[in-house]
Amino acid sequence: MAEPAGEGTLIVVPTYNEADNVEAVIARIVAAVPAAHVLVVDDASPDGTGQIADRLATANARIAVLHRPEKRGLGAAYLAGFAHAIDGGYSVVVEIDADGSHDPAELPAMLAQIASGADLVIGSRWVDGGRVIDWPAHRRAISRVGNGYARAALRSRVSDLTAGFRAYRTSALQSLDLATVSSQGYCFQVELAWRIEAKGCTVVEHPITFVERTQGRSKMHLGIVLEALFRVTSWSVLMRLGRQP
Ligand SMILES: Nc1nc2c(ncn2[C@@H]2O[C@H](COP(=O)(O)OP(=O)(O)O[C@H]3O[C@H](CO)[C@@H](O)[C@H](O)[C@@H]3O)[C@@H](O)[C@H]2O)c(=O)[nH]1
Repeated sequence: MAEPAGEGTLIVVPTYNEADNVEAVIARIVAAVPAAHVLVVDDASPDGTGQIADRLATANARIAVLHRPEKRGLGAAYLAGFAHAIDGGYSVVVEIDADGSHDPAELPAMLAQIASGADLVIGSRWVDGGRVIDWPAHRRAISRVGNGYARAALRSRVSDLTAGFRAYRTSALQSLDLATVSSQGYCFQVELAWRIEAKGCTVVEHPITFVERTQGRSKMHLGIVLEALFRVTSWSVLMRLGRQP
């Protein structure tokens, strides 16, 4: 008999000020992949997100919360979640935003691709069949231009390197030296996808519809864009000097 969807999977949900979103998103995740475990990584959100997550965890043993003392960026939150997955012996780790932009109903199909041999499945906006709904023109432009630049600079085959909806085979994460992953913001997504691809792992893009959040605010700011520009350019130069990550 086939395993229920999500068995052996840890779904990491980073949160910062997502009080209006976190409960609904977790309910959708649990409905889509009831056998998976969920880890909320909250950076002491001032709006009480962490306390809402604690209440959800009390009601469902498959939900846990990691409280961090302060806001330290998306990359650090995910690294903490990955460490938890590795320590806990999970075979698959999922990344998903807490703001409702990513539809958890895509997860069974993404996990099936891992079961079929993929090491990383990226929920992609910028492949055939992918879409973005309700994003302002400047966000669309930043994502298109940023992804185009990163793809060319890093000689990647991935169209949506910044995508934040993914499933990783845990062994693919372990093949990287995670202690050397240094990106803080959305550049973290670029770094992980590029380094896993460079290892020769199988990376697959699964088309998704990304829907702009209706509650709360994006944490995107100029520093996140500049960090990505600086790091991607540096990696590109190092690569051309023959120094792979
Ligand atoms: N714990 C923690 N969580 C954070 C932090 N910063 C952001 N988050 C959480 O990370 C998720 C994504 O952050 P948003 O700020 O909502 O991202 P976005 O603007 O919608 O960005 C989208 O586009 C990016 C660029 O393409 C993507 O990288 C990102 O995943 C997402 O798809 C949300 O769940 C948010 O609460 C942080 O410092 N700490």
